[in-house]
Amino acid sequence: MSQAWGYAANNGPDKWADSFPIANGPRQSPIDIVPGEASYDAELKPLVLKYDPSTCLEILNNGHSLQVTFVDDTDSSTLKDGPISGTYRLKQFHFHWGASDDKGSEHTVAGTKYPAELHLVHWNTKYESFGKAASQPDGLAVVGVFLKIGAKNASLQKLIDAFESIKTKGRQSSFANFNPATLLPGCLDYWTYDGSLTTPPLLESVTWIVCKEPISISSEQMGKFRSLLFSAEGEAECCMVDNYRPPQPLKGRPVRASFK
Ligand SMILES: O=C(NCc1ccccc1)Nc1ccc2c(c1)[B-](O)(O)OC2
Ligand SMILES: [Zn+2]
Repeated sequence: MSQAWGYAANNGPDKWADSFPIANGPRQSPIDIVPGEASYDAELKPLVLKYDPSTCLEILNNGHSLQVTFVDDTDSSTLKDGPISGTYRLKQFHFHWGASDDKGSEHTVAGTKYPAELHLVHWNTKYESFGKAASQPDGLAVVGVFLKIGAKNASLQKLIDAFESIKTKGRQSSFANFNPATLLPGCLDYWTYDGSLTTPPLLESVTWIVCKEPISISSEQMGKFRSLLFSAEGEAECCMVDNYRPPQPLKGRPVRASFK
């Protein structure tokens, strides 16, 4: 793959192994979650998410997704318990979505694709930075939340209202006092398994925590996500859609459920 990775035919998921051979590794993500094959683990604790809106910094279009980044130099916004031990700090959240409502999520549930998926990215504070943690098998913990078409989501609307300022690749704008807890479903039942980043460098450092309950997004709001661009200002416009990797082989990994 001569040029940078992306989601097009010439640089998309089927081509990533050319530059990132770990793409065919033993713990790749996403996966198809088959509820009947997940094992309930009574020792799994409830997730403890503590988010401080004042750590919210900016919203940006990085050419692959829209991302909201946080100040992560203190334990102000953290994830604890659940399947992990220790304290993981919130670094950023971003989304993956489709060109139409029948696809877009990365994880699937018994083959069902949702129109979008939110990833809340946290890094293990036993390492000195996100970059260092990202190369460790227990370095990252990502909470995945499915989006399904339904009622308008007031919390997502705050992000959408900033989209005009980040329409093209490389644009960012300040984004303050957003509480990511408002993007979580009411019920925090989850599936968990050991996996990887779903985009290059595809590092196998993620403890995945995928919520069973989706949050809602309206059709109109989904349309606003699809109005973002992969392309930079002045380039031929390319809508930011289908920025998802399809499910990867489970290769014998256990998937545990926090609920019966
Ligand atoms: O942070 C990323 N890249 C930059 C980077 C910097 C330093 C070291 C490694 C990587 N990528 C990334 C991080 C977290 C997630 C994903 C991609 B995801 O799988 O999409 O959802 C969860
Ligand atoms: Zn992601």
